[in-house]
Amino acid sequence: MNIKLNQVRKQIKGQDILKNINIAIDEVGIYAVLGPNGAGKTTFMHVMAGLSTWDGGTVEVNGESPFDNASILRHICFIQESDNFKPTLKVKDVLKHVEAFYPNLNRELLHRLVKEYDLPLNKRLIELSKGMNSALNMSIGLASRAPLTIFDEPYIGMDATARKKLYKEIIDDYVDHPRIILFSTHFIEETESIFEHAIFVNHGQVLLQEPVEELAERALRITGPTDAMKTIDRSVYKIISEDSFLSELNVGIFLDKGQKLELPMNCSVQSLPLQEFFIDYTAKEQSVI
Ligand SMILES: Nc1ncnc2c1ncn2[C@@H]1O[C@H](COP(=O)(O)OP(=O)(O)OP(=O)(O)O)[C@@H](O)[C@H]1O
Repeated sequence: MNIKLNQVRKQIKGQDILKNINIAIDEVGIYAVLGPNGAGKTTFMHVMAGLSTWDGGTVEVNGESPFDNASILRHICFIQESDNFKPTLKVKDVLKHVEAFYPNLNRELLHRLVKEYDLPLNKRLIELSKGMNSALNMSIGLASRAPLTIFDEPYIGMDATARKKLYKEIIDDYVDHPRIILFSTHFIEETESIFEHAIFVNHGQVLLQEPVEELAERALRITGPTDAMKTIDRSVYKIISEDSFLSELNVGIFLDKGQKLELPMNCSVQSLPLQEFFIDYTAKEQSVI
């Protein structure tokens, strides 16, 4: 599966919500879609999944527009926080529906997850707790094995144990059945280990799309005595954060591709965790826009 959005714009009620989105995804992987509240993540992923129109630019999934395109839509599973299915349906009816709809769906996996999450087949969705609804949605998303699977903050109400199980299930299933999985989350710290790629969205634009491994090499925290740290040439590096503690200075740096760091004497360097990098980078970009 490959996805290409070129100069995509979308207005809602006269407001520019997506502004020239450019992105190409043609590699299988688990992608984190990160952005502050209201950044445009859901809108961007709706457009990509053919669930919403756009006002300018092109959206292509396997070379075709996904909007209203039945043959493409069977290969895209979009799981959102709520309202995925009619609330009056029983769990067993939802299962039957998705089994018939998604050609790659693995029935055995679906029913195992439903059993392990203790979901009652004869209850209507409206009678399930928030966490149970989320567990059902996640089970469907995972078992769909759709070549493009999108989870948009899907774990509302799921407790820590259920979420931990979910992350493990995603990894285990992905290893044997690689596909493109987009996962939008505000729980970056606890999900960080499942991501291979990061996409940052803010103000209706894609700010960054990088493999997480590469970010670990380029997004760095340098720590050392203030005097030594002052020798860092600020015209050479992109500084994204700075704070001091006692006689030490911490500086967050985002190296350009291929750029080498000259580490001052007596200073140490480590990779910035994804969450910290996201917060610092987004704040920095915000101050520039
Ligand atoms: N139906 C709508 N009517 C008016 N404004 C809308 C509508 N849908 C989205 N928006 C606006 O579009 C912007 C982007 O919303 P979107 O839901 O895509 O953001 P998000 O990044 O998913 O946010 P969050 O992390 O809070 O879920 C917001 O400013 C939102 O108010």
